Amino acid sequence: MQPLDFGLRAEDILATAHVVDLPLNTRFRGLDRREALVFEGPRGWSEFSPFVEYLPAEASTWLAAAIDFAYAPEPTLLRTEVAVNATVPAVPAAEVPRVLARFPGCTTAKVKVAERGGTLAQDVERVAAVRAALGPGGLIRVDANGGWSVTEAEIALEALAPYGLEYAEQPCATVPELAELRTRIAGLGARIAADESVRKAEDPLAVARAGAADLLVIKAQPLGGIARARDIVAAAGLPVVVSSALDTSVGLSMGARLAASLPDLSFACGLGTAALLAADVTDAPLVPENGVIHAERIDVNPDLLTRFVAAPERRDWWFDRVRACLHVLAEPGSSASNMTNRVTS
Ligand SMILES: O=C(O)CCC(=O)c1ccccc1C(=O)O
Ligand SMILES: [Mg+2]
Repeated sequence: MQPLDFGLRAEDILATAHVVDLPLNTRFRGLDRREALVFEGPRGWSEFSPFVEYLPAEASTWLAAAIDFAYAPEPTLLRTEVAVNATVPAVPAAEVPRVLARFPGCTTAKVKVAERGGTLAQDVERVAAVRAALGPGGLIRVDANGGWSVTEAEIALEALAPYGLEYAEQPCATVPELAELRTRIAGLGARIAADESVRKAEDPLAVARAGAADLLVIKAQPLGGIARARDIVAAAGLPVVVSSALDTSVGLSMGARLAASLPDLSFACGLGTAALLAADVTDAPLVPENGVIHAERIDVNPDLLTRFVAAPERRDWWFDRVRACLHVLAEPGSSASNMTNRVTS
């Protein structure tokens, strides 16, 4: 295995890089705009878009993923399209039909709950509105982003049980809490999925090993790219939901191609979020049609890069961030550097 020449790679990345600032059509995760850096490598367009508050130690894994997607060969794809869920931000119940209308054909919806400043009653109303819109045949999953204590989660999942939940994503923040909740609600039949406990953990497999989740949420960018995410899926021995992080269509295409490469894909993917963007970097965004997105690479339209270009100081900030993350990847022994070395292997 040859180590990467990170100095050269920084020039390569920044030579084709564009930083965009895209408006959302629905407030999500406290954001109404999304910044992302896209660049072009020999394999096509790639994206580096950790949230702005992430420090280089965490963001460097996202850069490893972006480099992998720009430079490394891809696995064999087993399908050309993947089913996706509608993503319902923590909106008032009355807004649910408007949000769901952006996800044509999606019969699974993921509903954000436990958001700071919200109440359980609002969460229940939102989930009830989603059930009313989807009908009895739809599947509803909720995502608490670790916002509940074990007892709060127990109370909330009991209150939501009448609406029929496919699973609850990261109901509590830590692996021991998830394990405790899982034993407490065994009678309820609600499954638990781990998201932050996979993508923000030092060891993404610890939650599976602890028996603290029924399934794993797998995100290509935070896990270091398609190849490493595939390794984690194979080692975990649990069903997975491939998801994303409010990426542009370029980042979503990384997730879609990961999903399309997995032998077992029985859950709808959380890859429909281009529908929450009011602008994208391509004329053919990966928005859901008939409940699916296509697992294709994205052709970026240069006019859109110009129209939605970030302010010069934000561009400089992202370019410095790339350099800082490359430094982390270049540190010998950094786990991220081990994963990026496979780019040249
Ligand atoms: O899974 C989805 O439907 C969309 C992705 C999503 O919810 C998300 C997007 C950005 C940041 C965090 C999350 C999350 O799953 O917690
Ligand atoms: Mg989540």
